[in-house]
Amino acid sequence: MPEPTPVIDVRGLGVTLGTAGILQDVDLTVRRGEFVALLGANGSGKSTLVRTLVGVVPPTRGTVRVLDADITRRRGVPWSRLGYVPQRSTATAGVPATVIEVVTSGLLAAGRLRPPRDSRARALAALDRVGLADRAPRAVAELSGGQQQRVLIARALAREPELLLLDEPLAGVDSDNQNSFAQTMGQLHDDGVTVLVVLHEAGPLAPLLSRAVVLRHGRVVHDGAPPRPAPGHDHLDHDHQHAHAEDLLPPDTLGLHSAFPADPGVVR
Ligand SMILES: Nc1ncnc2c1ncn2[C@@H]1O[C@H](COP(=O)(O)OP(=O)(O)OP(=O)(O)O)[C@@H](O)[C@H]1O
Repeated sequence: MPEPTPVIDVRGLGVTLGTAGILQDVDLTVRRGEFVALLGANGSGKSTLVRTLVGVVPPTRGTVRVLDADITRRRGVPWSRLGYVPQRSTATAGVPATVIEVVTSGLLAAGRLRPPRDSRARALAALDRVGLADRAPRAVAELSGGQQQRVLIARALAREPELLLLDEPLAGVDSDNQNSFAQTMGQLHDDGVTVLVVLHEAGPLAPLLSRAVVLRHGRVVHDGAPPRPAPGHDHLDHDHQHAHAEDLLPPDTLGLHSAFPADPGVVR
């Protein structure tokens, strides 16, 4: 049987912003049902890659197909089938809206300001998935950082997306919220949602990861097995279980010890 069309298919992607080359020769294939972590040091190009996938940053070279659509075409990004959670800092700042209003905004389509008829029920169902249905009428600014992050996830989930792109959803989130986030992601994955998530450390998502892609200076330097928990972190008296960023890069990229299993897949 032929392989199904990839959900994300990036070939030879180059992105230049101003005069700076941010991404070079990036290939990325994500297939339906995968749960892929996008890792790398600060400034390695992770956000730029995700922003390219949602049409915010234009490619300079190469091709980018998402859910079989060419995102460089006008209205090419298949928003009705896609959920995107940007980095938290920019997403709800200064917005005098209630929680349910923010989630409902995820149901607005380009060129149409009125949400669909069943939007309230869908927004409440999405809030229920992230455990915040009771906060629906509250001002989003009153919520803690971790809860605001969950509101943004609910906004992406309201569309019932086939593909979820998340940019550092664990950053600045306390461990309780990290664990409930991981639980929600596990359920979504069980429901068949494909996930690409930018992470600094795998944290409670580690057991869900099917693959890790590591960027360094705008290039893919690893595409294969996800990192294992760092030594000592899986001990019972240790209060968390995750891989640290320095453990995520293969030994030949930084000369550091690696948490990758013996067969790390493609190391470039
Ligand atoms: N609009 C822009 N114009 C010029 N350079 C940019 C622009 N946006 C990002 N960059 C640069 O591109 C590089 C990659 O940035 P990007 O945010 O994609 O990295 P990242 O891996 O997501 O980093 P972090 O983990 O810190 O979020 C950085 O050097 C950044 O300064």
